[in-house]
Parts: sequence; C-alpha cells; structure tokens
Amino acid sequence: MNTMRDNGRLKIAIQKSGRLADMSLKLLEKCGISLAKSRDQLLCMADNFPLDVFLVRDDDIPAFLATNVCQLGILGQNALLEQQANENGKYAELKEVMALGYGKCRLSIAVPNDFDYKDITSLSGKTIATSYRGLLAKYLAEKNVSADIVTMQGAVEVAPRTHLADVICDLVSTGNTLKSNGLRETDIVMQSQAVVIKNEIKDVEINSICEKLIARLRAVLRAENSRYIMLNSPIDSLDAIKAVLPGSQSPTVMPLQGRDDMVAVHAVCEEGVFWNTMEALKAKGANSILVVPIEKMLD
Ligand SMILES: Nc1ncnc2c1ncn2[C@@H]1O[C@H](COP(=O)(O)OP(=O)(O)OP(=O)(O)O)[C@@H](O)[C@H]1O
Ligand SMILES: O=P(O)(O)OC[C@H]1O[C@H](OP(=O)(O)OP(=O)(O)O)[C@H](O)[C@@H]1O
Ligand SMILES: [Mg+2]
Repeated sequence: MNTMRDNGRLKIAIQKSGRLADMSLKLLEKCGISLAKSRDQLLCMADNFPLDVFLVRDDDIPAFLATNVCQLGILGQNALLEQQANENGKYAELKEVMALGYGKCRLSIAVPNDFDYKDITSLSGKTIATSYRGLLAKYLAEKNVSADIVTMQGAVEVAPRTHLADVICDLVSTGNTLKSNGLRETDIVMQSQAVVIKNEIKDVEINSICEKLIARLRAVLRAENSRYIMLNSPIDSLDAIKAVLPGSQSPTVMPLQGRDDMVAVHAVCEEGVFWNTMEALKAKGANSILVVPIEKMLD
C-alpha cells in the first residue's frame, strides 16, 4: 500500500505559527518550491518538487523526525538541545545540518533589578523559572550551583513579580521583554538560531532528494550573504583594489572601450559589502561602483 509515510517523497517539519514559521516557509519558496498550501492544514505538498511539508508545533519537530514521519526539520537550536537534554538519548541521532541565520536569540538567566547578583553562585538555593529545564540544569551543574527549577510553559518573565521564582532563565533577543519586566540579564546559557536537522535516512531515493534540497538551501543562503560588485579601476591600482574586495576569489577584469588607463572589475563578494568597503575602494581610485544582490548561485 502506498501510504503517506512511504509515498517516495521527502518530508520536512516546520513550525506552523510563531517566530520561525514565516521565514521557514519563505526559505522553502526561495529554494524554488511551490506549496499548494493552506495555513490551517497540517500538510502542504509541493507541486514541483517531491517534498511534503508538515506544519507543526516546534516542540513536536524532534519527535516527527525520531519516528521517521519526517526526515528533515527546521527549529531553534535551543529547542533541539533542550529536548536532547531531557529525552535520555532518544533524539541523539538527530543531526544539525546547517544554521539558517534567522531566529537568533540567546537563552539567558535574568534577575530582578534589585537582586544582589555577584556571580552565578548568587543563585545557590534560589528558585529559577524556565521553559528550558534540561539546558538550565546542565548549565547549573557545570557551574556547581544548586538551585530549584520551576518549569513554566510561557510568560516566564512574570515569575519573579508573582513570587513564583526568584529569577528566570528565558530566551532573549532585543532584551525588551526583560527590561519591561524589571529584569536584567546576568548569564548567557547558550546562543541560538534556526537550524535544519536531519534524521538517519535509510532510503536511498529519499536521501538523494534530501541532498538536493540541502544543496538548494545552501545555495540560497550563500546567495543571500553575497553581493555582485562592479566598478571601474585604474589599471595601476588593480592589485590594491582586489585586496579590498571582501571575500572575492577571482574577479573578472575587462577592458573599457576608449580607455587604456582604466578597466572594469566584476566580482562576487561572499562577505558584507558595507559603505566603508565602498569608500575604501573609492580611496584607491575606483569609480562607478555598483553593488547588487544575487538571486541564485550554484557552483
Ligand atoms: N525573541 C526572539 N527572537 C528571535 N528568535 C526567537 C525569539 N524567541 C524565540 N525565538 C526562536 O524561535 C523559536 C520559536 O519561538 P516561538 O515563541 O514561536 O515558540 P513557541 O511559542 O514554542 O511556538 P509553538 O507554538 O510552535 O510551540 C524559539 O525556539 C527560538 O529558537
Ligand atoms: O528580548 P526580546 O526581543 O523581548 O524577546 C524575548 C521574548 O521573545 C520570546 O517570546 P515570544 O515573543 O516569542 O512569545 P511567547 O512568550 O509567547 O513565546 C521569549 O520567550 C521572550 O519572552
Ligand atoms: Mg513551542
């Protein structure tokens, strides 16, 4: 019987709604995958690539992979490591394939502004509220600090005000949530961002679809981080100008019609091209500097 499970298509689990949902869907779209989707559904099927997309709660993604319902997933490193810390080896075979550069945040300990904090030992004997019991317990054990952990599903930042806990351990990005709740960050337990995770794929065909998708994901990220730069350079300053081009391997150098003192230089720069880079190029004699985004890139 050709069930959903073995229909010869790769399956990926991504967050249905929340911080990572839109970016994860957009990323698949940038890989050229067109989804006949309805946001209310659990499942979207790509109509131009052998991929099915499961839209689920982020906490459920490791289980979808561990049971081989899906072979790939996108979630925060924090969520993966928390479940790996708690589930006693159950998710050990799930591997991080690549970091995606969005959903950047950190898991931090924060104390009320009037808390007398000197160092981590100030937390001995205190109560800490968190949704990340596994990661926090590991961190405290490494630091030899013994504290009580209260697990909360959300709204962790209100715990000190309601006297449920003395301090908290929660995700921080801008720091606004901490600030508006009278808390200050004292220790970073881990830095996190969205990652692609993969289980051990035994089916050769599914594995080759998976590799194709991963290659597209890498190409999209590479193109996003790269810029195409075009400029005119005095022939005499060519070496100095090449040295300033950020992360470019071998620029193309072309003659400029009617000029024997200047050439056109085109290069793919795999690092940020900032105003100060452009100013440095100009200072070396470059002019007509153009920096353009790259849509797709494949070696
Ligand atoms: N403030 C933030 N800035 C950037 N990334 C964040 C922030 N907060 C959380 N994240 C990242 O986004 C992930 C998902 O966060 P979100 O708040 O949507 O989770 P959730 O409420 O558990 O969602 P779900 O309903 O799927 O269970 C987190 O695990 C973390 O990796
Ligand atoms: O440092 P900040 O930029 O303020 O971000 C931190 C907040 O973001 C996350 O919650 P989110 O807003 O995703 O809502 P949730 O608590 O419902 O998950 C996290 O749990 C913090 O509360
Ligand atoms: Mg969740």
